[in-house]
Amino acid sequence: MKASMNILEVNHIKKYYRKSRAVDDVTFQVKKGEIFGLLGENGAGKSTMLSIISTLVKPDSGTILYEGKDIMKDPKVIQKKLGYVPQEIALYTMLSGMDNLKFFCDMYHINKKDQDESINKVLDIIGLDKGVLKNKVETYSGGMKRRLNIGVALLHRPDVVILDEPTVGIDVQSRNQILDSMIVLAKEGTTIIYVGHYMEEIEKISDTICVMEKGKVVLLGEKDSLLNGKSKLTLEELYLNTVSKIIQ
Ligand SMILES: Nc1ncnc2c1ncn2[C@@H]1O[C@H](COP(=O)(O)OP(=O)(O)OP(=O)(O)O)[C@@H](O)[C@H]1O
Repeated sequence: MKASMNILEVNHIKKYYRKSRAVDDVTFQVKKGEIFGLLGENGAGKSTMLSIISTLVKPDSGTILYEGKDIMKDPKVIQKKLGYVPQEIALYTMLSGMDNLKFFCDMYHINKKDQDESINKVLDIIGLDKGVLKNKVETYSGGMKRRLNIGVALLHRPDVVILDEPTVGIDVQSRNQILDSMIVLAKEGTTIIYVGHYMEEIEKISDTICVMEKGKVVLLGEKDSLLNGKSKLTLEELYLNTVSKIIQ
């Protein structure tokens, strides 16, 4: 769904560590119901930026507004609305898939009577068969673990979902399922911030594209206007043009 209202406004965020300027004066806006694709080399500052939006890391300076409210002053304004899918799988592998889903339903304080509905909805989105849910997660393929990891973050029906490289090292079927599920979620009005390494993924699903390099935003705009200019570049060509100029 393309909408025009900004749900998130990131203004001049800086986060410096002793040896690096992880995030160096970053400003961008995310519109409600869009897929915001964030790209960048290793160490560009993407995960740090996501951790700041998720209120897990405090920036040195700058502000972030969620629906117009300052998340640093009141982290709860975004915490309740957010589903965060970290790079690492965060599941209890000795438990079954279903027990993981129920455990996280309890964590999110979802009423017992509503849990089945939440779980069924999530299984539809991530395309996991109910049959496999009785098996321990340790028996799952990498792609199944990833899908369940995403499902867990969707149980409380968040308005914003942040995914940090959710398709690294998984099979093509799971990868396509994840990408398609993000498109479906966005059509339903969920805002998606999707960090990826694979250009073709970002090109396929994003409405807006943001490229970070060495802590800074080096490219930002609506995908259609970025790629359909005079030269009709692919995202890979545009990315390489942009990043090679900065590295030189
Ligand atoms: N807790 C920390 N302490 C010190 N330096 C950090 C910390 N977290 C990140 N950094 C540094 O900040 C920079 C940005 O790291 P970040 O993980 O945000 O990049 P990234 O774009 O997510 O990379 P990747 O794609 O490899 O995950 C790197 O130089 C990293 O070493």
